[in-house]
Amino acid sequence: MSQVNQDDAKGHVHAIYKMADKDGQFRRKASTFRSYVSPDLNSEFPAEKDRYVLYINWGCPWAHRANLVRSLKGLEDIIELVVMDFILTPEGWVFNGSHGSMEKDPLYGFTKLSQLYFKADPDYEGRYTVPVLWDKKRETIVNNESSEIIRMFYSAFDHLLPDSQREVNKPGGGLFPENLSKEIEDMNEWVYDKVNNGVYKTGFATTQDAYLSNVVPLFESLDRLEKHLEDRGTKYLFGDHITEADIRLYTTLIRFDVAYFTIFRCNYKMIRYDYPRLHKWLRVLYWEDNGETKGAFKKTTHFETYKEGYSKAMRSPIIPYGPAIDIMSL
Ligand SMILES: N[C@@H](CCC(=O)N[C@@H](CS)C(=O)NCC(=O)O)C(=O)O
Repeated sequence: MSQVNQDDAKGHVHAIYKMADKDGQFRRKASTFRSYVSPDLNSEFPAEKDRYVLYINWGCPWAHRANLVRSLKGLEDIIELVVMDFILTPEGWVFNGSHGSMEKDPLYGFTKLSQLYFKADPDYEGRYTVPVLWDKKRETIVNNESSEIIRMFYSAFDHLLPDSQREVNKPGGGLFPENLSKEIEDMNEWVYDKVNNGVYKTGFATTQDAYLSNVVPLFESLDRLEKHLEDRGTKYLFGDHITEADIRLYTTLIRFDVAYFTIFRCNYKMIRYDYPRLHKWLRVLYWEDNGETKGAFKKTTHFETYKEGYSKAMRSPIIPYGPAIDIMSL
C-alpha cells in the first residue's frame, strides 16, 4: 500500500508524514530511551545471551548501523533480530509479512512498533522509531538511539565471544580505540549533522531556502571527507582498521547514488563519478569479505529497499528506474 493513498478524503497529509516544521526545515527529535546494556552482571541491563532483541527494518540507515555492528561483532547468536516492513504507515512501522518483515511481533504478537513503545511506557508521546533494543526480561526498551546501541555492541557482550572477537584483542584497538576517540568524536559531530542527517534535512525540506541551506553543506562535507582520505592515504577513515567513523558514514553513502541522489535531490554530485576516494572506500567495505569486514557490510545492505522506501517516504508513487548498477565492482 502506498502512502500517497493514505491521506484523508480532503487530501490532508497524515501527521506521521509531516517531517518539516513550518519554516520548511526538518528537525530530528532526540531519542527517549537511553539506558545501557553493561557487562556488569549486577547492573540493570546485564549483557546476557538471548535476552535482548533488536527491532529494525532494512531501509533505515540508523537501524542499519545497529544491524551492521551486530553482524560485524559476531553477535547474531546472542542478540535476536526482528525485521519489520520498511514502508511507513499512518500508524508507524508495522509487521505484515512484507519486505522481509515478520507476520507479527514474535514476542507479543503485536502488529505495530508503537505497541512495543506503549508496553515500555504507556504515556509515551514521541515518534515510534527504529532501531529499538528491547529487553525480554524487564520487558522494556533499553535504548532507541542507534549511536548508543552500537557502542554497547562494541564491547558489552565481549565476555560471551571468542577471544579473537573481543575489542581488547583487536590489533587497532577496536571500533572505538582510545587513542582515536577524540578524532572520531569530532568527525561524528559534523558528519552526523551535515551528512547522515544532512541528506534527510535536504530531502524533507519544503522550501527552496531550507533545501539550499542543507544541500550546500552536505556537498561541502563530502568534499571534506574526500580530502580527509586523500590527506591520510589510509584504507579506512582512521587507518588500517575499521572504526565507528567508517560504520557511521557507510550506511549513508551506500544509499547515496541509489536513493538520496534522485529522491532526496542530493544531486549536485555522485559518489561513483565525483569522489574517487570515497567511492573506493565504499566498495572496499561492501565487497571485501575478510577478517576486517566479516562480510557484514554487504550482508546488511538491502539495495532493493532503498529506492522504494525513500520514494514512499517522499510520498511519491514513482520509484526511480536507475541507476543501472547499485554498486560498482572493486
Ligand atoms: N536518533 C535515532 C533516529 C532513528 C530514526 O529516525 N529512524 C527513522 C527511520 S530511518 C524512523 O523510525 N522514523 C519513523 C518516524 O519518525 O515516524 C537513531 O539514530 O536511532
